[in-house]
Amino acid sequence: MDEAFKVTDPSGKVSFHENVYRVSDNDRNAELDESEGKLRVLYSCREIIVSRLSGFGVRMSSTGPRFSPSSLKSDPVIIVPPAPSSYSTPFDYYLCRRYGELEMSSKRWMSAMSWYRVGEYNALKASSEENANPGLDKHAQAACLRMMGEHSLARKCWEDGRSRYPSDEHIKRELERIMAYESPSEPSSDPVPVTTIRPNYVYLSSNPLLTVAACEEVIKKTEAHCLTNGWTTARHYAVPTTDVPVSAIPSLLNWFNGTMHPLLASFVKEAFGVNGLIVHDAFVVKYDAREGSGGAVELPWHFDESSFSFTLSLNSDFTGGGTEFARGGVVNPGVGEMVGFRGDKCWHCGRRIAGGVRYILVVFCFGGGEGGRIKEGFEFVRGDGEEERGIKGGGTKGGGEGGGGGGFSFGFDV
Ligand SMILES: O=C(O)CCC(=O)C(=O)O
Ligand SMILES: [Fe+2]
Repeated sequence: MDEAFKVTDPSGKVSFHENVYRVSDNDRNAELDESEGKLRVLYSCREIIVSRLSGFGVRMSSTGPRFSPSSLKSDPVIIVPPAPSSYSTPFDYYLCRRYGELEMSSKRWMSAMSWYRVGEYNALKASSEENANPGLDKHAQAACLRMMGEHSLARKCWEDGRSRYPSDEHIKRELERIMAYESPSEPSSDPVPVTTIRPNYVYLSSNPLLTVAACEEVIKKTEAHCLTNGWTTARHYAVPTTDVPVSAIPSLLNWFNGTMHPLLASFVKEAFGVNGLIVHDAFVVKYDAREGSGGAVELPWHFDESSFSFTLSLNSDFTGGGTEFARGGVVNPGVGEMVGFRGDKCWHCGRRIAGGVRYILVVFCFGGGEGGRIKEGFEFVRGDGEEERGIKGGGTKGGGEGGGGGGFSFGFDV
């Protein structure tokens, strides 16, 4: 059996035979199926989550410090109970955060938000203690809202967090980012033709979106900025790259908002039929295989914190490289060309470069804004108390659409 899936289960409810996992709960027997790097099953009202530990990671750029893969490694089977109905129930905020974290990595946003809410309350009560960080829990609640497509509520939640916890760096940075990338954007007047790599999941621009000169300019501006400010290497939890955010370079940000953003909006309209895009993060990534550079040469397997992700090739002076998809193979576009894919659904990695330097522009986006959210991306059923049903095996279709409006209540005063 694959070492990565080795699991211990003190409850004795999980048994393993080769790659088939069975969970028995009294007279119930459910099978765990593989779904893009995760194994999960719902049984009774609980769930067992087994992560593929060898390549665990969601490239989250918004939700603060997290439990490291190694902490999961020693305790890989965790049953997350339903959150208490009253957020003021006394609880260890650290445990709440852990539950929130696990639920978030399983895309169970409602449940995650409930746990973070309980965590915030309890962290507030214990705020003199080390690790008690109500701002972090607030920040994570906002991130859950955004993942549900509730962009205005998410923003309100962050703004509320800023006034309650003014020194919180995560909240501050998030609001700066929201302000930097103007959104939502209209598609550009020129359509962007795309080629299908994997229907509904992975697409490639049929023509270069940028000229070689424009790509060189992006690299030049980025390198000039990094000469004095350096590259960042820790912006993304669990799966970091050597990168620099577009928002840190004013001239690049202007260009991005004016030129790139509408092109991305056209791309998702053409490929996924979605109107409008909210940019969550944009950054230039550098892989460097030159002798002694000490640079990163690859990026491990992961999901992105996005509905749609883009990688645009800025140069070609390298060997190897490309974006590899668990289903879809390696895509290594020409200079100025771009691959766009469902970042939250496609298990992917940055393939190792064998020589040279590879620059790409990476963008994480959410779709549409309010009213344009992607039903498929949300795994909970509106308002019937049985949220997040229906994620099983390869399909992650939800039973309903995003919350907000129409009688759905979050039960939180964001
Ligand atoms: O190197 C690549 O093509 C993949 C980059 C990527 O997946 C990311 O930055 O999240
Ligand atoms: Fe990625």
